[in-house]
Amino acid sequence: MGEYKRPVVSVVGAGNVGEHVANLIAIKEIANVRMFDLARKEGDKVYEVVKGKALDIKQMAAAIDCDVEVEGFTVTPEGEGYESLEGSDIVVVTAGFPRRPGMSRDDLLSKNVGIIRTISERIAKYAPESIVIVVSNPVDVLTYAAYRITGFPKERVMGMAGVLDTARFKAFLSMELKVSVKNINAYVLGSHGDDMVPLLSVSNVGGEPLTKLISEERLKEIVERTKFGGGEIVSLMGTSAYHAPGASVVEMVDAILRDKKEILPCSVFLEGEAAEHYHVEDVCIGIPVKLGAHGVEEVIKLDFTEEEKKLWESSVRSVKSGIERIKELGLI
Ligand SMILES: NC(=O)c1ccc[n+]([C@@H]2O[C@H](COP(=O)([O-])OP(=O)(O)OC[C@H]3O[C@@H](n4cnc5c(N)ncnc54)[C@H](O)[C@@H]3O)[C@@H](O)[C@H]2O)c1
Ligand SMILES: O=C(O)C[C@H](O)C(=O)O
Repeated sequence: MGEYKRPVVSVVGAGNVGEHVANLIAIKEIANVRMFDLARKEGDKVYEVVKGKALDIKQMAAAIDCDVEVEGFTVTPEGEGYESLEGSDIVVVTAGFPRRPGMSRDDLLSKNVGIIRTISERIAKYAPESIVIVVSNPVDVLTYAAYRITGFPKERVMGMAGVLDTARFKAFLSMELKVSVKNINAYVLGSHGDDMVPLLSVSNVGGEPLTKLISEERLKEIVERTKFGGGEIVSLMGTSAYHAPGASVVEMVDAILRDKKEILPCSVFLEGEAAEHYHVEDVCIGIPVKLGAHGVEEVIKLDFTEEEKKLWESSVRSVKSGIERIKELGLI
């Protein structure tokens, strides 16, 4: 029998989301984890927090009999210290600023795009065969930046948002209908912002359309709560969510590493037939794709109702305007 080699997932940015991603991967024993983050300076003291977090997660894994390697690496904002990205199968990028109450995700663009630039260059240099999952916000625009800067094929660069937005929609629907989330089939597509598109035409519970189970007015309220689901948590916690985002990333990681061919909504660069089908050009945006060992293995072409088409168009416009902004600023 050949030697089993556990896959490697690198997580760049080991803050709230990054450490939850690392934690869940360790608990599921699906990969060895390498975590990368900046040092924290307090006066003369320099804390290599990421090394401490990695050790803590390794010891947590030992406490529950999980065999994984977890290592931490201190990097600099200028891009030093990334050599250990080498050999990564997947690189998850969660580095950057989260929003605070009163901010939109787009307010993070100018600060986070520079961070994504440096990290994307390092990924291209040290892990040229890896699959990249971008999480940092605004995620669709930063996924586009990572796609352009790494120069990787479109199948190997994707943004996480749709899995999270869909999870929120399913959570609210299950709370409303007192039914298992397992029985809820729903998709939230488009941009990860106020213009996201909950796809009511294909959403159902145990096969019954949502529109038959919930009044129009109540469904509208649930859709609005889903759209502003991230903001609801920011206003409660003063920073953004990390449990559901971390789990959503790991759902994607698992689909890729186990070659599950799972259909999940992800932010991807659309080209050719898929771009024509969705009437888009030069943009990364959330649509259902089949995830497997090669990354994005197929783009699912859904048909929208007239109303969904309008929502989709405004979603595309909002991502496009972010992409134009970073192009005008010469940031990509
Ligand atoms: N796509 C989504 O659905 C989704 C969900 C949740 C959070 N997010 C986004 O993910 C990002 C991280 O959120 P968080 O809550 O983990 O924030 P956080 O502040 O807890 O963690 C961010 C980490 O990035 C590190 N970092 C900053 N600059 C860096 C650099 N140049 N190089 C390496 N590391 C650097 C910080 O030191 C910090 O540890 C934010 O932009 C947030 O908006 C996106
Ligand atoms: O809301 C945020 O700023 C973080 C993330 O995009 C989320 O939806 O939780």
